[in-house]
Amino acid sequence: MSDQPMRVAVLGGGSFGTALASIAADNAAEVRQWLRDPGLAAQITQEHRNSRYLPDFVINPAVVASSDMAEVLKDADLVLVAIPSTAFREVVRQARPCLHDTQILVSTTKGIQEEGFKLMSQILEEETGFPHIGVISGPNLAAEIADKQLTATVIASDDPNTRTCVQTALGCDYFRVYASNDRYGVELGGALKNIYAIAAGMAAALGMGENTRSMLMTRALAEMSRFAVDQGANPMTFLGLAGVGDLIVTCSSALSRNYRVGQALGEGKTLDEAVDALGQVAEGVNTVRLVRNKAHEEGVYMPLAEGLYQVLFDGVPARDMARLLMLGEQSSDVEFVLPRKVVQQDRRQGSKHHG
Ligand SMILES: NC(=O)c1ccc[n+]([C@@H]2O[C@H](COP(=O)([O-])OP(=O)(O)OC[C@H]3O[C@@H](n4cnc5c(N)ncnc54)[C@H](O)[C@@H]3O)[C@@H](O)[C@H]2O)c1
Ligand SMILES: O=P(O)(O)OC[C@H](O)CO
Repeated sequence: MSDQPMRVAVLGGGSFGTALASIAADNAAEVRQWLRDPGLAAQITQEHRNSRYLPDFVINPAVVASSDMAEVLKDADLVLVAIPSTAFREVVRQARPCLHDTQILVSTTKGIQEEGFKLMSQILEEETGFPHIGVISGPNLAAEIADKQLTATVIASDDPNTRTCVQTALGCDYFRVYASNDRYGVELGGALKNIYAIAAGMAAALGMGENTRSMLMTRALAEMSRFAVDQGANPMTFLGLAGVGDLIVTCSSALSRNYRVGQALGEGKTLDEAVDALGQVAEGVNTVRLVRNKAHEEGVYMPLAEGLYQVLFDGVPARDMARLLMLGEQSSDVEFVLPRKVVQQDRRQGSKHHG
């Protein structure tokens, strides 16, 4: 290994991009951050603050931010892309002329592109064709990371260099980086959990209790796993930080933007009002639409995603939907133990005997 500090470039000036830039700088990397707004870039470099996205935290003073993408990407060993899914491809295309195939490219974004139902690392791959591609995902509320609360994440890549590089760049005494080679599963888990975070925020605002949240999270995991199997992913990955770990944090905390959108809806705001009041991107709003449509197309049973879709886009009151879901067909607890089909058969046979 060379004695040179690692050079890390972060694309995106939101709260997670900024928190990751600061961790890498805490770890003695040379860090540059790209954002569109030159004023905010100057504030990060000179005042070590990001007043728009992380107003209450001091950023490591070594982070240099700029709106000049070529400057930021020059000689970077590792490039972290922290841009919302709707703008992700556009930004990667903009970056492409400044990138080269020895660099390690990692997405931090938990969303899905509508065309082709693509995850962000697939976009990195398509746009660059480079070999070192990965994904960071896990229970990672940016404000808690910026506060140096003990946190863990997952770097997922089938490329060992990518996994090691990210563990070296970001692993420190308050941020632990676990490795996975299931890039697709880790990335899918991060995108799917946002759906259920909206539902959990909504349930909390409607005064529902901890039993309800617990039921919601557990059934969410069952539903996510069912979808993963349909997509050819390994549902075991959802037992890790990027599945159940992220589901727990995002369904439990008002620091999550998806949870806050749900809360606003539960308080009676319309979807447009809830999204406007947030003023940031809640990926789950888009994801619920895409996943529900995909589930329809493929015949995957996802009652929670379907119910949330109807509340968000068809104007069904959330409380009515909750009641409907409770009265739905009784099902199996863990489908990998007792298949749902068997429960349905048992019921049919039972009703013959009793009727
Ligand atoms: N915030 C968190 O707690 C958190 C934690 C883990 C993962 N993530 C994921 O990481 C991703 C980035 O999150 P974030 O919180 O850093 O930022 P964000 O989603 O709030 O926005 C990221 C940045 O992208 C910029 N941006 C938006 N559209 C753009 C465009 N067309 N061109 C250029 N820049 C554009 C915004 O101005 C902002 O600086 C999210 O998609 C999220 O799923 C977020
Ligand atoms: O603020 P959210 O809802 O995008 O969630 C943030 C992270 O994904 C939590 O791990």
